[in-house]
Amino acid sequence: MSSESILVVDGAEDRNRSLDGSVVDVAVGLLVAPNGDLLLTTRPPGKVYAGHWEFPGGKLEAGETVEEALRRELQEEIGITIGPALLWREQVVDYPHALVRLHFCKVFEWAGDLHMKEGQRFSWEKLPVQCGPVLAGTRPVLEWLAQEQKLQGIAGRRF
Ligand SMILES: Nc1nc2c([nH]c(=O)n2[C@@H]2O[C@H](COP(=O)(O)OP(=O)(O)OP(=O)(O)O)[C@@H](O)[C@H]2O)c(=O)[nH]1
Repeated sequence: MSSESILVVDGAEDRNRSLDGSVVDVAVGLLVAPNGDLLLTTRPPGKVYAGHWEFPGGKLEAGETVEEALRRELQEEIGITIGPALLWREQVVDYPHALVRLHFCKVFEWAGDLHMKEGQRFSWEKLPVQCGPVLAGTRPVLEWLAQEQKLQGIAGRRF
């Protein structure tokens, strides 16, 4: 029995999938610019939820670590080579099309210019983000980031 919380999306309440079954691991990159802006991209045409905004990333291939998968995916999809990927939070999401475990990693360093290789759109965003619609599985991480910013603001304030 797992204690992981599962975010159920799009009328999936009665699916009652088990985490012991096939959960698809997904590496997701939170690219943080020096001014704190975050990179969001749209899901490419032809993919499920095409046009929805998300953080760039993709599924792990056999034998890959989260960091390796993220480095490969971001090279393939947006043309950059990332430095260290710092695992930050995880979230399991139960979609009609799949049960996924999202591994959200913060990335502060990368090389190369952004090049959307799959026809995506991209935007550097401050919180709260102005782009939309945002993919359901991406919304919780935006909340966590906002909470973190708020706490950092409080901690940094002088009384
Ligand atoms: N990249 C990414 N995927 C997310 C996010 N949030 C979220 O729920 N997902 C889900 O994670 C899964 C990622 O799969 P994908 O189809 O993008 O992965 P991929 O690039 O390896 O695709 P492929 O099937 O063409 O090989 C999708 O089910 C997507 O809905 C997010 O912020 N970024």
